[in-house]
Amino acid sequence: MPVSTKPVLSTSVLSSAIASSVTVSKPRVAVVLMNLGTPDAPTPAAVRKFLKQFLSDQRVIEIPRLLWAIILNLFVLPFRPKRVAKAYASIWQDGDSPMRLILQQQVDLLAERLQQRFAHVDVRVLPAMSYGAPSTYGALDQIRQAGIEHVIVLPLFPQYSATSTGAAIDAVNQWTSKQRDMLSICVIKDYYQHPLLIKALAQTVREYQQEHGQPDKLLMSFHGIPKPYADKGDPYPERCHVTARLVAQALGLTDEQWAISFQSRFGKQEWVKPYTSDLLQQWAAEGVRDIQVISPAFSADCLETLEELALENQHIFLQAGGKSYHYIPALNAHPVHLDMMEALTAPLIEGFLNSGIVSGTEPVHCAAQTSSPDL
Ligand SMILES: C=CC1=C(C)c2cc3[nH]c(cc4nc(cc5[nH]c(cc1n2)c(C)c5CCC(=O)O)C(CCC(=O)O)=C4C)c(C)c3C=C
Ligand SMILES: [Fe+2]
Ligand SMILES: [Fe+2]
Repeated sequence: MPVSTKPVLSTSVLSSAIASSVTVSKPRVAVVLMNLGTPDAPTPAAVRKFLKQFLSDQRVIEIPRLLWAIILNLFVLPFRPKRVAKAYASIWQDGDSPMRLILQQQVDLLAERLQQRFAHVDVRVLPAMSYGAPSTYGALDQIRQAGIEHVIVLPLFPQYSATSTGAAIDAVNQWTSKQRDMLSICVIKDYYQHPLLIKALAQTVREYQQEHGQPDKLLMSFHGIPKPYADKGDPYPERCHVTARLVAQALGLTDEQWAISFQSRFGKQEWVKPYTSDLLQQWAAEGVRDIQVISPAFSADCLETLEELALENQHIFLQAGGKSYHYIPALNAHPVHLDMMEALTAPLIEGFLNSGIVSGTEPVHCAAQTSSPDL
């Protein structure tokens, strides 16, 4: 029988070759907390830059591109930023946008919890916005540069909408599309009926009422979307209804003691109803005097809650004859909100570890790789 002349690698040679190309360290995982985005400054120029990026996204505005480019550049961007910058200036805190400040607080607190819980794992938590800063590109670049391969993305929109969560994941996918070597990414689509979301919302209402008493009615006002988006299958409004009903149940409210509505309309088309401003006027006309308002679509207070809901809508209700209107802050960095974020992300980290997908043995080249694509 002819004897093979091919060189045969001994086991010891092979294992030393592998050993030289891998590094054994703590397993590494990153969690990215995402929110929508906000301008860099409360100035017309910064708001214009933000709105241009946000409102150019086809997920947000579905009007045919050429027509929308004309409307956006001729009728929206020359006028809206000036007005909206004033609104941003009225809510700006400590030199920054509340949404960005709160996102960073959420990141720091979640990192503390996860690092304590997974002492044997290198867990990083990073903030990212779908539009503006800190960018999704920047967060994923940092993760790559830290040599982390396994990532959990949590868009902080409790109720999925293509216009919010879908757009956030698009931003992640746009980064991936520029990489030769992708990351292992696990996405949490939404959590509109998660028991800890419902518990957190009910608890913040109870805490508020312990201090301020119980109102005639509790209004749960969600950010709206255009009605045609819902008609074409965006599940967002149905999910808002489920969240609202579960919160009302958790609080033991009767149907007369609460209602749902949708705010933040933009543009001329019909949006999902009832509109918050209409309902407030109707209630005032019916003799409802004392109301409290929460906004369970927002994980962090922002322009839409601090200005539109807490001030603008308060004015509408009081002008229409209402006597008392109180906005209950968003979940922000409340410990019960962090409990929920920990409960959503920790099992996925455990899943990565238990499955052996994350081992602490990563190829050396990952740590050195930059994000610049050579595609
Ligand atoms: C067609 C337009 C819009 C859709 C659809 C939309 C969906 C949507 N938005 C949020 C959350 C936020 N939106 C915020 C601001 C904001 N939203 C729109 C328009 C649409 N949103 C505009 C034009 C703006 C900017 C302000 C303005 O010009 O009026 C914010 C606040 C950002 C901040 O800096 O504080 C949030 C948050 C969700 C969750 C959503 C779909 C469910
Ligand atoms: Fe608004
Ligand atoms: Fe919005």
